[in-house]
Amino acid sequence: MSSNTVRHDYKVTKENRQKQMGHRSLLLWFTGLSGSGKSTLANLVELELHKKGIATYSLDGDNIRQGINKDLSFAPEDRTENIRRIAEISNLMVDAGVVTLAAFVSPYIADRENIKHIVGAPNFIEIYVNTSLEECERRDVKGLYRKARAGEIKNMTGISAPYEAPINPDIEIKTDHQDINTSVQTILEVIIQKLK
Ligand SMILES: Nc1ncnc2c1ncn2[C@@H]1O[C@H](COP(=O)(O)OS(=O)(=O)O)[C@@H](OP(=O)(O)O)[C@H]1O
Ligand SMILES: Nc1ncnc2c1ncn2[C@@H]1O[C@H](COP(=O)(O)OP(=O)(O)O)[C@@H](O)[C@H]1O
Repeated sequence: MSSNTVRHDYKVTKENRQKQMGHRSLLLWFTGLSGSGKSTLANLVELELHKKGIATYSLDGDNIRQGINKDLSFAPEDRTENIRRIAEISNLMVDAGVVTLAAFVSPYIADRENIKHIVGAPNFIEIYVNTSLEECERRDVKGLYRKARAGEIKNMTGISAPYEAPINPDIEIKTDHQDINTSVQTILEVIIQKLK
């Protein structure tokens, strides 16, 4: 479809922008079940990075699904397209020199591999927010699990749709056993090193 387009080379490069910002840019990708703590952790990590003068931007699941991806459902092929578009947006943000945080269920290994392919492996940090289904259901932040158990929601990840856990994530956070602040510090320690 795009075979007749030609990429232009711009004089201001990603490297120029990173130098001006004073840090490199990365994509921090939070994956996990609904209610696992992705948004909570991404939010707090972004706040700490922002306080350190780092340019950040968070791609929020609800905004994306109510905006650019409002045509997509939770069927497997639509989730794949959801993640592909978010990866392309993330790639632009990273190219702009911004540390980008994205918190999406992103349940399929192949889709997360595709993000890595789109943004480039060195720019992609996979953060697995590993919270048991039992704990997510206990939290039931949005009441979705109750609805899924009652059969009112189809394709609910963990109940009636799969979640393929990362095999070798860059960071794994087990929120069943670790408090929020400790998790934020664990993530920051890894990220700050990589931003230098
Ligand atoms: N069927 C089903 N399965 C999973 N999640 C559901 C579903 N229906 C609605 N929701 C709500 O949508 C949020 C997940 O959207 P994502 O774009 O992150 O999903 S995906 O990556 O395309 O799988 C997810 O947000 P979080 O709770 O923040 O993860 C839910 O609130
Ligand atoms: N250790 C923890 N880490 C992250 N969130 C936790 C933890 N313990 C309890 N929570 C709570 O779990 C909920 C997670 O919700 P949210 O961040 O919206 O998850 P997600 O974005 O994965 O759907 C929040 O209400 C948060 O306060």
